[in-house]
Amino acid sequence: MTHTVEKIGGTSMSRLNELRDTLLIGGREGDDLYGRVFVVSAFGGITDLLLEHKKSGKPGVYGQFANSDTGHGWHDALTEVSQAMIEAHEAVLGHPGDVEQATDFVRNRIEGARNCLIDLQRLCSYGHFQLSEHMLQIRELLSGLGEAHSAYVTVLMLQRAGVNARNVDLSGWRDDGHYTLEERIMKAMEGVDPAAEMPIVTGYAQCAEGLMREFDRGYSEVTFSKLAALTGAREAIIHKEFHLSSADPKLVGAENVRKLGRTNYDVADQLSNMGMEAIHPKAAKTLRQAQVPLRVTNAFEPGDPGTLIDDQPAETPAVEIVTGLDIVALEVFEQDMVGVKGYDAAILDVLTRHGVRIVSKVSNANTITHYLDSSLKTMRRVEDDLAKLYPQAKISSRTLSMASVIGRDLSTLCVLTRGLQAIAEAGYESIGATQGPRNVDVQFILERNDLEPVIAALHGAFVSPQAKQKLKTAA
Ligand SMILES: Nc1ncnc2c1ncn2[C@@H]1O[C@H](COP(=O)(O)OP(=O)(O)O)[C@@H](O)[C@H]1O
Ligand SMILES: N[C@@H](CC(=O)OP(=O)(O)O)C(=O)O
Repeated sequence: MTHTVEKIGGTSMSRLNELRDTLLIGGREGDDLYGRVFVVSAFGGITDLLLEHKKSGKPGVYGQFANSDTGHGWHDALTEVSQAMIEAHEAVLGHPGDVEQATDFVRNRIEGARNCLIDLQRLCSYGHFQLSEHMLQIRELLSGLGEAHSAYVTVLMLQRAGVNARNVDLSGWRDDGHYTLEERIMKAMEGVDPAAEMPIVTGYAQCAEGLMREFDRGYSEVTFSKLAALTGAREAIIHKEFHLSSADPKLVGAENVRKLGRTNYDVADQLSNMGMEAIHPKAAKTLRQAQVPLRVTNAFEPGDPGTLIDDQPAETPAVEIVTGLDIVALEVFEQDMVGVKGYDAAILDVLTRHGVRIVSKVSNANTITHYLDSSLKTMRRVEDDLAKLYPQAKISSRTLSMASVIGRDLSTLCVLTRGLQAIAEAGYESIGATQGPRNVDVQFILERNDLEPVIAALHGAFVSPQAKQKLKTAA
């Protein structure tokens, strides 16, 4: 029997000491401890501080460094990460000797990165060297710090508990190699015996193609899926803070959600489009092609089989998940658009140039509206570019939210009609709604403040009628 490859996300990593007593060791002894390769993300919030906040876009070290010509804001930001990393390992490591080693490790890496950035800034004060040409490498360098730290801490903790854990650092720190992702993984795994040792692999992997450039945030899952595919894992498992549930348990209450026993890659793609990464879409593709079965489990309930994800259709139509995200609606209205081609392509071109992620879109005779995952600041730049292209057009951006009801097969369920009714009954209004003929998702456009109660209302209507009843009686 071969090994499994298992990824632990950042939210769960912040509770590493609990993971030791559930997932990592639990009741296991001897050989039972092994046969599992773990891929770890940075502790919760660390990558946000290193790069930028995943949801709000608030700049971290990278953002500050990118924006500062001469400013020193990034220095403070780097010091802040260092403190956050130390707090993260102090919270999970029990032994003072381990804490000391981990703190030394953080200081070493952070100061190493700081010196590298200072040198680069100095070099780029000469006209021949452009900082802008190095921003991607800086992003790579910074992201790797988070996972190098969490893997190091995990190994310290496990070795202290008597496990034969081995640090597999793919972050390429001070290494001269120029490897592809595949070479980097295979080289690091050479001589590692998962049957006798527990490899703890960094979710960040330095590689020629650039993990950040190719996949950006959520990249640990890409390393995880490649590792599982390349080493012929028996199963790939993603451990999360909760079971993959019918709605965010933090939002509608853990007692009201239903665990998904099984779903497919189509649903996983819809979830990642909504910013809720059940699995990174590129990672899903790798596993699907390598025919490695994927499971999503609750890291703190290791006995539970969790959710199996494959490419099978549903046996019966059902709503599986209600989720949502904040969006910006970019509206381009121009009377002259009627019957003219090319507007859409030009808008897409501008959005691509500014790196804006499109969630969804609608159009009619003279208006194209894109629903975007972006900040208003970026939208101003997009609007300026569009105004130059189409001086007659009325271009506007508006902050809104989108709730989405998702399932492998929503046919016959009248999700659009019933959803609109549920929203109205709860006292809210949907500004727009879309249901496609493929029937895997229905999207409701809402005012920003209405998203959370509307998710609760939709979840009540489609998944947990008892909870809805309770809400009503309470009201
Ligand atoms: N449908 C859902 N099922 C489970 N968790 C969800 C769902 N929607 C949102 N979440 C939230 O996602 C958060 C992060 O989950 P997790 O995948 O563990 O994070 P990470 O990306 O750090 O691995 C959880 O704390 C939970 O509140
Ligand atoms: N820490 C990285 C990589 C990652 O995959 O994280 P998580 O597993 O916590 O989503 C990020 O935030 O992008």
